[in-house]
Amino acid sequence: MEKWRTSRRLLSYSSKNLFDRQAYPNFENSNYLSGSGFTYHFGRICKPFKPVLHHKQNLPTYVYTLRDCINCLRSPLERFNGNTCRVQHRYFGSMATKTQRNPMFATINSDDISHFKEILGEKNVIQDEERLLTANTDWMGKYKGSSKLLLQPRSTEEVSQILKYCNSRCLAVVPQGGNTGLVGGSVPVFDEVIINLGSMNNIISFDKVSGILVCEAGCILENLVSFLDNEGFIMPLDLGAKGSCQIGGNVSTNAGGLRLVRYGSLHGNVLGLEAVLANGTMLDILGTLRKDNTGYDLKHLFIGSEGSLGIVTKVSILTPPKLSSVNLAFLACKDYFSCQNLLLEAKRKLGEILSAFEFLDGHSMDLVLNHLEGARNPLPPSMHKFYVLIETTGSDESYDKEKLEAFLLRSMEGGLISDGVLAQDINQASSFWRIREGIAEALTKAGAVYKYDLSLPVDKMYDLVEEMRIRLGPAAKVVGFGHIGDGNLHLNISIPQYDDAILAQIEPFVYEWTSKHRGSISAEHGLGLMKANKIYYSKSPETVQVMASIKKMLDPNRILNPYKVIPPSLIF
Ligand SMILES: O=C(O)CC[C@@H](O)C(=O)O
Ligand SMILES: [Zn+2]
Repeated sequence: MEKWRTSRRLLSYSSKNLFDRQAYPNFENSNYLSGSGFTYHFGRICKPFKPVLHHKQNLPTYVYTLRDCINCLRSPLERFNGNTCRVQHRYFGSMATKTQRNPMFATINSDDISHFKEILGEKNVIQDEERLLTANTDWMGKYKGSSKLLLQPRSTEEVSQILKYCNSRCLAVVPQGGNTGLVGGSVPVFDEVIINLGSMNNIISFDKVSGILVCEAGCILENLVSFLDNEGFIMPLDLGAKGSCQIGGNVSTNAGGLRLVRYGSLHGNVLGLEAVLANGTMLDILGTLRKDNTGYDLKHLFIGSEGSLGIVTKVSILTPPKLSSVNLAFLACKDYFSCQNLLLEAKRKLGEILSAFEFLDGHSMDLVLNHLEGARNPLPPSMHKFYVLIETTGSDESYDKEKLEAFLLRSMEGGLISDGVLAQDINQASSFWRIREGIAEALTKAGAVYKYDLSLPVDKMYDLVEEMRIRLGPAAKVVGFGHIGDGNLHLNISIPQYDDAILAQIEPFVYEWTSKHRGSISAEHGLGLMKANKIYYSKSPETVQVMASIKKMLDPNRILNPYKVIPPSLIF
C-alpha cells in the first residue's frame, strides 16, 4: 500500500452535524436510576448493614449504613448526629437511589403563565406538546422529563426577570442550550420550567488584535466557527456536536472535545462571563483581560457547574488564529501499548504543531461501519485492533508536512504504526473525522448504551475496557475510544436494550475501578443527573460539602437545575 502520499494542504473543515436531533429515533427504555444494591465508600467495598430511609424525608434515599468496613473502620454511630445525618453521604455510592420530585417546589399555574407572557411575549412562552416533548428528552432518548413550560428569553434582563419570579414562587428551572449532553443534565427530571437560551445568539464583539470573542450564550458552536473562519481565527474547542450545541452549554459543562490537547480547557480559554443568579441578580464578570488578579476568579464557579449555580448568558473567549496548514493522518496500531508510545513520540516530535490525538478501538470502528451510512474504513480491510487520528496545525506548509511525514515514517519503521494514510483533501479529512466523531451516533443507532466518560492514567486506561469485556462476556459490546491525548477514555457498553442485570455488572465496578486508579468519573461530560450521586468516587466529602455550601448560598431555594451535579440528599 502507498503509505504516505504527498498531502495537499487542508484548509478548515467541519464535520456534518452529527447531533441533529431529527436524525435519531427516541428510545423508550429509560430506567436509568436503578442501582446495584452494593454499598461503597469512595469506591471501596463496605459491608451492607441495613438500609434505612434517609431521615430528611423529601427524598426516599436508601442509606446503607456502614459496619465492619474493611477500609475505613468508621463507627456506625457516626451515622446520626441529632437530626443531621453526618456521614450518610459517604455511603451511597452506587446504591439504589430513586429521585423523587421535591414537594417544596411549586407547580405552574395560570397566573404564572400570564406573568411569563407579560415578560416575554406570547410566542416565547411555549406550551406546545410537540416542542415540549423534544425539550423534555435528551439527545440519547434516555432521560425524559415532564415539563409543561418552555421559556425563550431574548436578553439577560429577561432571564433575570424569569429567575426572580421563579425564585419567589419556588418554581424549579432547567437551563437548556443545544441539549446535546450525555448525562441528563440539560433536560428536566420532573416538571422544571425549561429556560432555552437559543434566542440569545448574538455575537457582541470580536477583537482581531487580541482574538477575544464576546457573544451570547445561545450561539451555536458551528456558527461561531464560521464567523471566526471569516476573520481568520478558530474556536479553541471542537466537538462532534458543534452543529447543535451552544456556547453557553459548552461553558456550563466545561466541554472538552478534540482540540483540548492543543488549546487547553475552557477554564483557560474563557476570559469572562455574565451569569444570572437564582434570585435574578445579573453578575457581570464578562472580563476580556488575560490577567486580572483582583480577588476571587468567580467565573470558574460557572464553568462546569452545569447551570446549578447560575445561568450563563454571555461569554468572552480567547480564540487562536487560524493557521494555514492542517494535516490529518489516520493510522492503525497493533496494540494499545503502541498507541501510548505513539502519543509520547507525537508530543516529543511534533511538539507545537500537534493539534489532536484521538484513538478508537477496532470494536468502535465496527460499530461505525455497521451503523453509519456511507462510513468507510480508510485503511484496507484488516483486523486492526486500534486506530489513531493525528492532526497537525501549523503555519508553514512544507515544514509541517515534512515534519509529520518524517515522524510517521519513523513510527512505522519502529513498529508503532502498522498502517496509515494521510488525508489528501478536505473531504478525506472530513471522512476520517466522521469515523471518530460518529461513534456516539453509531452507538445510539445500535440500541441501548451505557456511557462512561473517564479520566484515567493513559497506561491504565484500556485495561478497564478489557476487564469490562471479560466481566460482561458476549452479552454486551464493550468499546473504548476517546481523547487519549488528554487521558480521557469514553467507555461505552452497547446492548440491544437496557437491562438492570447488566447495569449491576457494570456499576459500581466501573466507578470503583476509576476511583482506585485516582481517576475522574466525569472527564468532560459532567455529572448531570446520571452521576450526581456518584460524586464521592472522585471528590472527598469535605470538597462536596464546600460545593453544597456554595450551592446553598447562591441558590437558597435550590431552584437551579435541581437533582443534578450534587447529591440531592445533601442539599434538600
Ligand atoms: O459518546 C461518548 O461516549 C463520547 C461523546 C464525545 O464526547 C466524543 O468524544 O465523541
Ligand atoms: Zn469526548
